[in-house]
Amino acid sequence: MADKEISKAVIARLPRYYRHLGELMEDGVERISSNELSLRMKVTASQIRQDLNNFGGFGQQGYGYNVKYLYTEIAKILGIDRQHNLVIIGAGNLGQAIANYANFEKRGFLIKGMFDINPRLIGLVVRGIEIRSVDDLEQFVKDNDVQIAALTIPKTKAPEIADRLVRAGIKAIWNFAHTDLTVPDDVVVENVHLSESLMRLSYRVCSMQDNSVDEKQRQSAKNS
Ligand SMILES: NC(=O)c1ccc[n+]([C@@H]2O[C@H](COP(=O)([O-])OP(=O)(O)OC[C@H]3O[C@@H](n4cnc5c(N)ncnc54)[C@H](O)[C@@H]3O)[C@@H](O)[C@H]2O)c1
Repeated sequence: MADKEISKAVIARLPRYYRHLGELMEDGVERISSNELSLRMKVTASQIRQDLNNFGGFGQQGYGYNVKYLYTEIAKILGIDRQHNLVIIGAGNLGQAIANYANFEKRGFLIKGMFDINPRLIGLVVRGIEIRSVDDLEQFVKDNDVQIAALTIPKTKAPEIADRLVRAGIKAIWNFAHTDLTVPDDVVVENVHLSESLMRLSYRVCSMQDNSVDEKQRQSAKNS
């Protein structure tokens, strides 16, 4: 990987490149130009070239991009060419939904265990993953070389659990609890908030509706 700092915006776009390249590979496409990729992804060709130049380009003049090579290189950049061991804290609706999604494993994220405080859940098995008592969390993290923890617990409980995870040596928190966590610099947090995404959608749908009402009013004023 390049030594220089890669912008968050570029990193945020890489999974989408990866998905499209994966689909191209499934369709048997071996190479693609930045223009073709641009049409497919509805991103400008210059944006694609700029993004991929961050990592040395991977493209060849007059040839375009080798799909498999680019796919493999992006996987390396994203670190999904290796296995990440993961635990889920909070085995309620959301925790179990994540555990039931088998595709994370295809990306190298192996769910090793789930943890909860509810005695009625402890001992149950979800898609082969046992729900354990949160009392066993630290030992399990150490014994199973766990780097990532998904937090699917109420927000009031999240800071305390995050502290425990950090002390146990976790390096990344996938935070679904609706709270901002404070962690040391060597620990990364990725917040996932579906409701924030829904609010952005609400804004877009409302502004579209407002625009169309404005347009109708303009038309009727013109016609009257
Ligand atoms: N970020 C998002 O997009 C999103 C979407 C849905 C829900 N959520 C949030 O995720 C959390 C879980 O939602 P849910 O619908 O699965 O709730 P849920 O009540 O079904 O599950 C929460 C689970 O956490 C367990 N728990 C509570 N305290 C704990 C602790 N200290 N240690 C271990 N386990 C503990 C509970 O026993 C329960 O099983 C909530 O905070 C909710 O607001 C976030």
